[in-house]
This record gives sequence, C-alpha cells and structure tokens, in this order.
Amino acid sequence: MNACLHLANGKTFAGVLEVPGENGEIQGEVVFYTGMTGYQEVLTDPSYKNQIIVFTYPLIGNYGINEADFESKKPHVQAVIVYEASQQGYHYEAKYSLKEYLQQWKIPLLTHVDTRALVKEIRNQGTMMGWIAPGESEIGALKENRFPVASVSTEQMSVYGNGDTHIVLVDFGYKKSIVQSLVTRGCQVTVVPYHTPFSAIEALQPDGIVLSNGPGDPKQLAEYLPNIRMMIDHYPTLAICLGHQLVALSYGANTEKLRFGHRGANQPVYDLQKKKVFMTSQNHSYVVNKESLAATPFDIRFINVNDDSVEGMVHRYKPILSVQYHPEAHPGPNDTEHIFAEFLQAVNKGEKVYA
Ligand SMILES: NC(=O)CC[C@H](N)C(=O)O
Repeated sequence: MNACLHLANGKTFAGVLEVPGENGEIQGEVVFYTGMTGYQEVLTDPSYKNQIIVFTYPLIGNYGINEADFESKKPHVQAVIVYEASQQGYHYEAKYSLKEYLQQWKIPLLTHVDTRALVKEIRNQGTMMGWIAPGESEIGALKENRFPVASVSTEQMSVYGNGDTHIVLVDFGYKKSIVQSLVTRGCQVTVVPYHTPFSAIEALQPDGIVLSNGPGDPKQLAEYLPNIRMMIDHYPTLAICLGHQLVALSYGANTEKLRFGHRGANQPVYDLQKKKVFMTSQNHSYVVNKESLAATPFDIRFINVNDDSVEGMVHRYKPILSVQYHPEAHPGPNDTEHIFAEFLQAVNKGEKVYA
C-alpha cells in the first residue's frame, strides 16, 4: 500500500507501507540513525520509545534478526523508515527477516522513501514530529508521550550474574548489553525500577550504582532528582546517556535539546584525560549544557569532536563518572569499553563516600 510520512512542518515523503502496524494513527518523533548495521539493537533499545526511526543506510535487514542481539524483550520504536528492506536475512543465525519481525510486533515499516532528502530536511529544520498515513489524509493533534520512562522501566527487581561485586542498576529503560558488560566483568547486577527510593537501594548494600540510558527528556524526571543525587553521592557511580544527563541535572546543571541528535556508530569523542579520540556508539537528542557545569564540582572529560558538545564528565572528589555515549557499544565500536573497567576499579577500591 502506498503511504506518506508527513512531517510537522508540512513536508511529505512518499513510500510503500510494507508492514501496516496496528489500526490507528502512526505518529512519533522522527529521528535518524547513521550506522550501516545494528538495526536489531536499535529497534529493541528502549531509548527509542515513541520515535519513528529513519535508517540512512539504503539497504537494511540483509543479515536478518537473530535471537542473541536483542537489547530488550521487544521493539520500542514507533515505526521504521528505510529506502529498501531486505526480504530475507542472509545469515546463518537469522531466525526471521526484518519484515517478519516487524510484522510479528505490528511495527509499521515504510520503505522506498527518499531517506536522503528526508534526513536533509531534519538536519535543516531540526527533529520534529511526524505521522504515517495513506495519501494526503489529515491527522488530529500530535500527541507526545510526556513520560516514556514509566512505560519501559521494569516493575520488579531482578538479579543477573553471581559475581562478587554488587552493582545496582537503576532502570530508566536499560539495554541488556549494559548488564552483560558488568556481568562478564565479575558483577552481580540488581536491576531496580527508576523510582526506587534511596532507602531501598541502601538496603541492597551495593558496591556501586549504574544509572541507565532511557527515552525522553531528562527534565521529565525532575521530581526524582533529589533521590538520584542521594544515590550518586553515596556510592561509586557510572551513568550512561540519560543517566549522565540526570547526574548533571541533580547537581543543578542544565540540559538542552540538540537540533537533530547523535544516532550512529561512529561519533568521534575526545577524551581530555587520555588525550585521544575514540569512536563511539550514540543515541541521544539531549546534551548537558557546558556553561552550566561551571557551578558544579564536575570536570568535563569527553567532548564531541563534531559539534563540541559535552560527552562525559567526572566529579572532582567523588567516584562519579558519566558518559553521554554508549560504552556497551551494542551496536557500535567497542573502543570505549574500558569505561566499565575504570568504574569497577573505583568500586573495588571500596570507597563509600558520604556527602
Ligand atoms: N540513549 C539515551 O539514554 C537517550 C537519552 C535521552 N532520551 C536523549 O535522547 O538524549
């Protein structure tokens, strides 16, 4: 069936709706991902909740979908836009084709869109809402989900691994590979809901805290900032992506939205400590405002080489390290996996710093 993506600024892009999705309106924030591979991880990363994802690489799906590379139990994207979707998965591990997988979960797939023109439009005008509909059809008011973290965070506590180091991972929409990165380095990981009070975290007697990635604007979590501040002030902390933004907000710094975000597998980041550039995997729209960090006890450690935005910071006196990029690197280059080793070194020093 022919269908169109309509952007909120009135521009329309024609395509073929190969997977229709469930009945009703297909709408979401339209963002683009520049990696050539890694679509399975992208589809199942909870940080993409409510977003319509445009893949810039023109052929997506050629190695299919396997059972190993899911980042969570189901896809979270609102819809998928590609130029061409491979009809088969040409890989010995492939269990389904991309199309079969999207059909199974009723995630709309719009193909044969001029993705190059669409991405140029988003780069020029900034990220915007859009909807997919047959022809010229009108749509009512665009609904933005005000608090997507609540719909992706776990409701119950769960434990992974049986290592000696006990890490509590606060789940704002975590990726499975963050847990795996910790478990393979000798940790037992307890995943807890995002709203878990500090007293319950203390009762678990963690050696360290990880604040996870997650969807939406970090300011949507304003009421939880005092609780988050308690956690990170009391335990060695590693904060990733949304977690990093929450660390900054909890210390009174500010966040802002980038024009079109960083989503891909080759974002260059300069490490001011190691004086080296690393290629990183990224997926975010918001960043920590650089100037607002001046009044906090944080030093900027990582800077994005392309646009000079803040990519990570360290507390001057406490073992708190935060990164805007994804050191677990699923998908993406694992150049920065040493971040987990650095964090665990801080944890294993046995430091328990009280404010
Ligand atoms: N991957 C993430 O944690 C994304 C963080 C946040 N939702 C943003 O878009 O900036």
